[in-house]
This record gives sequence, C-alpha cells and structure tokens, in this order.
Amino acid sequence: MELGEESNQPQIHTQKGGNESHIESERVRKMLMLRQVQISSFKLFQSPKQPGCCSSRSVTLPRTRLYRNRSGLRAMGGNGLEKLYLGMDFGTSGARFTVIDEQGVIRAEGKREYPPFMREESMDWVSSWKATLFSLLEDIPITLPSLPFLYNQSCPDALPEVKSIAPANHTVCSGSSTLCKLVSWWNLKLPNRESAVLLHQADWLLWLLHGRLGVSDYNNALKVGYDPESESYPSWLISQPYSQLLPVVQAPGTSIGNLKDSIRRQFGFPDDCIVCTGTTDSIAAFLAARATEPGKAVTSLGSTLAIKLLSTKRVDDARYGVYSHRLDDKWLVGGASNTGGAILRQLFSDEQLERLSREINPTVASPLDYYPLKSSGERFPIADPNLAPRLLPRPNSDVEYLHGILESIARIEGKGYKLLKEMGATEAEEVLTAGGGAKNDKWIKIRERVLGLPVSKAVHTEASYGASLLALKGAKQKRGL
Ligand SMILES: Nc1ncnc2c1ncn2[C@@H]1O[C@H](COP(=O)(O)OP(=O)(O)O)[C@@H](O)[C@H]1O
Ligand SMILES: O=C(CO)[C@H](O)[C@H](O)COP(=O)(O)O
Repeated sequence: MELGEESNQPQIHTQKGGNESHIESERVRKMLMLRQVQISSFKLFQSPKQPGCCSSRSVTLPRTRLYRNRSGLRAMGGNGLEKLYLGMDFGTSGARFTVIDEQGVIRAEGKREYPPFMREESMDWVSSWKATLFSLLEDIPITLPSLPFLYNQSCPDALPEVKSIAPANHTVCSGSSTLCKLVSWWNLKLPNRESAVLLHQADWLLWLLHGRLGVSDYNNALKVGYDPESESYPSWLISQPYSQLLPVVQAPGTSIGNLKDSIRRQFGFPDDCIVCTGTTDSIAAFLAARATEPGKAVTSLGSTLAIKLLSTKRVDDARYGVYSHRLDDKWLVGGASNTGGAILRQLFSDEQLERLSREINPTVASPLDYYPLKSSGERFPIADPNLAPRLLPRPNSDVEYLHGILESIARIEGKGYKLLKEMGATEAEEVLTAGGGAKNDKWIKIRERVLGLPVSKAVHTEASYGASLLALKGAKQKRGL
C-alpha cells in the first residue's frame, strides 16, 4: 500500500457495545498555563520502545523523522519530504507492519497480537482482525512538528498584512491574534506549508483524543477571524493562500466523534464515549458560574485576568483588545489582560499571599499605583505589545506592597468594565469571580470598592466545570434531547 493519499489519516475504530452510559470527554483546558496555536503537518518520529505498554505491543522505530501529512507518509530528508510505503502482515497469532523508503530501507516496524474477542463460545476473528488493523495504524506514532505560539505572544511583523485584508479594528488586528501568528508563520515559507493545519491548543489536545484533524470551535476560532454570527470564515480570509490551513468550526459542545479506541481501552472509558468541541478558558469559567442574565459578568483571576460580560450587544475594537464571543443568542464581551496571578506568583508564594492578605484593610485605598505584569506587553484594556511592567517603588512592608498590587490589578479590571460600558455593551450589574484569585476574600472587597459593583466568588470557580457542562450539552444533542 503506497502511503500518499488522504486515506491514511488516522482511523477511528469504534466498537459499539450495549453499554448505554456516556462519559463525554470535554474541552481540555490549558496546558502549561498557555493557550497555543499549533501550526503543523503530521510528524512521525523516532520514539524509544515503551516498556510500560501492554506486552502485546511492540514498536521499534529507527532514528528517522517520519511525517504523515495530508499528502501522505513522508520522511524528512535533504530534499524535503520523501515518500514512504507501508506493508502489513496478518499472521496466525498477530499482525505486523513495516514502513520502508524508496530504497527498501526499513523506517518503522511494529507488531500486535490479536485481542481475544469472543462471540458466545468461539473466537470472533473478524472483530479481532479489524481491531488489530486500527491498532497497527495507531502504532505508527504521530506527533506534530509543531511551532506553538503562546496566547500572549505577539507577531507585530504580520500586523501590516493583516490590517490590509481585514476590516478596520477587527479582532484579528492585534499582534497577538491567531491570524497574525498564522500569517507570520506562513511568511517563513517553510517547505510543505500548504499541507499544515492550524490548531488551537484545545483543538490539538482534543485531536489526540478523537483523531480527526482540523476541528475547532467558534470561541477558539474567533481570533483567527471566524465570524460566529454568520457561522463562516469571511470572504477576505477565505481568499488568502493560507485559508486551506483553517480548521472546520463547530459550536462549542458539539460531538466530534468517539474517543479513540486505544485510549478508551487504556483508561477504561465506555464504548460510546464521545469527544466534544471545547471553548476558551475564560468562557468555560463563565459557563461554570452559570450566569445567564445580561449584565452578569465573570472575572477569571488565574495567571491572567480575563473579563467576560453577558451582553445583548456585540462590541469589538482591537485598539483596546475588546472582542465579543458568541454565547448561544447573546454575546460575551470582554478581553484578556496579561496582569493577574502570574506576577503575584513571581513575587509571593501562595502561602504568603494568604498570610499577607489577612493583614490588608480592604476598606482603605492603597496609594501605590502599579501596572503588574510579568514581562512587557499588554492586550486589554490597553493593547500595547511593548507596555512595560510597573512594580516600583516597593515599600518596606510586604503587606502594603501586596495591597498596592491587588489594588492596581483591580483598577485594571475596573478600567476594563468601564471601557465595555463606554463601547455600548450591556452595563455590568454583578461580577462573579473564578480562578485561583477567587479565594482571596480581601481582594474581592478591594475589587468591590474599586469597581463599584457587587463582587463575589462563583459557586464553581473551575473552568473545567464549565467544560463538563459543554460535554453534557454535546451528549444531549447527540441523543437528540
Ligand atoms: N490567595 C490568593 N490570592 C490571590 N491570588 C492567588 C491566591 N492563591 C493563588 N493565587 C493565584 O492564582 C493563580 C493560579 O490560579 P489558576 O486559576 O490555577 O491559574 P491558571 O490561569 O494558571 O489556570 C496563581 O497565579 C496565584 O498567584
Ligand atoms: O488569557 C488567556 C489565557 O489564560 C486567554 O488568552 C484568554 O482567556 C483568552 O480567552 P478569550 O478569547 O475567551 O478571552
């Protein structure tokens, strides 16, 4: 079998059983605290034998970089990507695969024993061969030669080009937008760039679970230019040479497919376990808070500070890092600042944060005026990739210092909500809080004073709870409920 066509995309083998229970895998949240954009083709790479794997599995790969992309199975060589060939042998006790190059040199091989599927009293060979075929395909390990871009990374080099194609002040017109990252990468003119796929971090993680490459959700896809209102990519984007790299977009919480067989078996998930599209972390936190009325807002105080206000009106302006995500028939307006818990963690341990916070008097305004950032660059409410952190002067008292920082972060949050109001969004009435900073009662009191709004901790402060709600939605939809 020559490996050169679409057909060698990873296959999903699903065994339907009588088990009606559903465990829907949900949006996988953040990895290494970073939201990334993965732009890549498939990569098969040399990996050591995995001693921890079941004994029936044996895969050995020589030190060659193999790539499986949209146009086939290839190996990276001096002349770019070279074509490879796969053969399989289904013997008596098990099956083997061998991958060779044009010269017949073995580039990868592996073996699987047949799983003992039984039907009544006898061996179900048909199911066993089928399962083995797909297991072998999975054994040709794939990883992505990824060029990950972090959520707060800026690609100002691409900004002039993006501004020249997009409407004025569109969400993509910011150096940290996904589209700027894509254009910046595209302009590197790497070999085979046409066969790459753009994936957001959540898309990539979910792909590892379901195996369908190039699926996203309309929240993650907003900053690459997807229009959630018309549920399509705009024509100014579709006409670009890199548009073929864009993922297919679904509503958050839509079933993508079944959990991969091998993963299902390894972790004991049921046969009918499905994987659903996800969303962004701060939207998941909003969902977790179960706020449903316009005017309700959720501030996520994690490593960063993200605000989400439910509004009947959509507002967007890249000059201030303001954008609107679709939430069913309403809008989640807001933005994400680079200030937040990351700088607190750099300066204080969590234990110190708790201890020092206890001594703060939240009814008194701190005169200290900082712009707490871990490094230069801000997205919202000021969009400036060069904005410098301001954390001086540092008073002798750590309590005063922390008070000044918490107060300064609250001022940035307040400025954000004020900006949304000025731009015509539904006025904020109440702010719920999610993330690691939500546990700080003194900070909540400081924020209440600074924002002039009721502020409280959400009942569910973990974004993963919101992602579970999306899994529930997707499962219900799949069952036609
Ligand atoms: N008592 C506290 N007061 C304020 N911030 C806190 C407190 N305890 C932890 N944090 C902050 O919470 C952050 C972690 O929150 P989390 O929601 O887990 O973040 P992430 O965005 O990384 O998922 C840390 O950066 C830490 O500084
Ligand atoms: O700051 C962030 C990482 O923690 C995210 O970039 C932020 O939450 C973006 O998500 P959204 O598009 O929903 O604002």
